[in-house]
Amino acid sequence: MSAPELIRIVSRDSPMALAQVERVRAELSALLPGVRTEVVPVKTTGDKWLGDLSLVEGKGAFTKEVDAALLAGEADLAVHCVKDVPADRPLPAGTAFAAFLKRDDVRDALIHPGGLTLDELPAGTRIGTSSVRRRAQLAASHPHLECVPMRGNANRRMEKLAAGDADALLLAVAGLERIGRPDVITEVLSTDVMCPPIGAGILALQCREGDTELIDAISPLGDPAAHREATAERMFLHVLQGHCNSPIAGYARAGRGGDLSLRACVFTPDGKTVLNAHEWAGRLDPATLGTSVAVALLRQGARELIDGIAH
Ligand SMILES: NCc1[nH]cc(CCC(=O)O)c1CC(=O)O
Repeated sequence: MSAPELIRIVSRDSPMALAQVERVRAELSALLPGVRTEVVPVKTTGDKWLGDLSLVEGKGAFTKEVDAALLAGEADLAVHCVKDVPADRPLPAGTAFAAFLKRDDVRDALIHPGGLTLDELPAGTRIGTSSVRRRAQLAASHPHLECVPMRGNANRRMEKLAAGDADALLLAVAGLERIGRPDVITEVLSTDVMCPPIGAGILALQCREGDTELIDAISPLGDPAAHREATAERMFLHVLQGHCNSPIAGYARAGRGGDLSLRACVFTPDGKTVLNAHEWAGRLDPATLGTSVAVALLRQGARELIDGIAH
């Protein structure tokens, strides 16, 4: 098999996204010594628009321009956070996932300049987050805290925190590690306290479907466990058909003995209703596990709950 000589990598241009690209470049040069890589940074709608994401079509806001560059032949490989790749629809026609990299930390972290933990925060503390998933879970577990809208990349959010726009932040541990700022974390929240989003901590490499030489060359970078987990989680979300204002969380994990489990939740925005299911795959393949957990939540009324939220 002839290895490609040059791989042009397209990604968002945020500090986190560019750090992700550096990880991919390092893994590529270890796998394919002598290969050259080039970075093609693009700005996405999600980076440019700092208002409500549902007003700019929401889903796909962080991936659309990256996929367009891949399809236009301006790059050969796209690096995406699986979390940002819409799961309710197929991947853009003509593209395919070539690998899911080994999963990073899936948990969210609290950043409180005073060093308090989530349980210690006084009533009225303003948590900067626009995530409907984080807001609903905080409303359920810590109703005395207040969420204030905050978007922008992680570095920008920390600037806003320093400027007093919020008293504390919730951000993904994986993202903070990627931008080299795990030092700001005051508490890592367990997945029981804050159930992660679909695809948390997994990077996906996406190629043009017909580029089989490149796909074959880079597929050894894929991690089998991350692939199974991402497949179960994304099928769960596909069957559930949420929208960008629906608080949905879900986390698949290969447990003892390798059996895959998927725990998933759907919330009302006020956190007063929480639907919850947790199943093990047993003999099921990952996609069927995802389907089964989605159906379990639909039986509990997830469709009515999701459709009842304005979007
Ligand atoms: N929406 C931005 C985004 N996309 C992926 C991550 C975290 C890293 C990951 O899960 O891969 C983040 C930042 C955050 O939520 O704090």
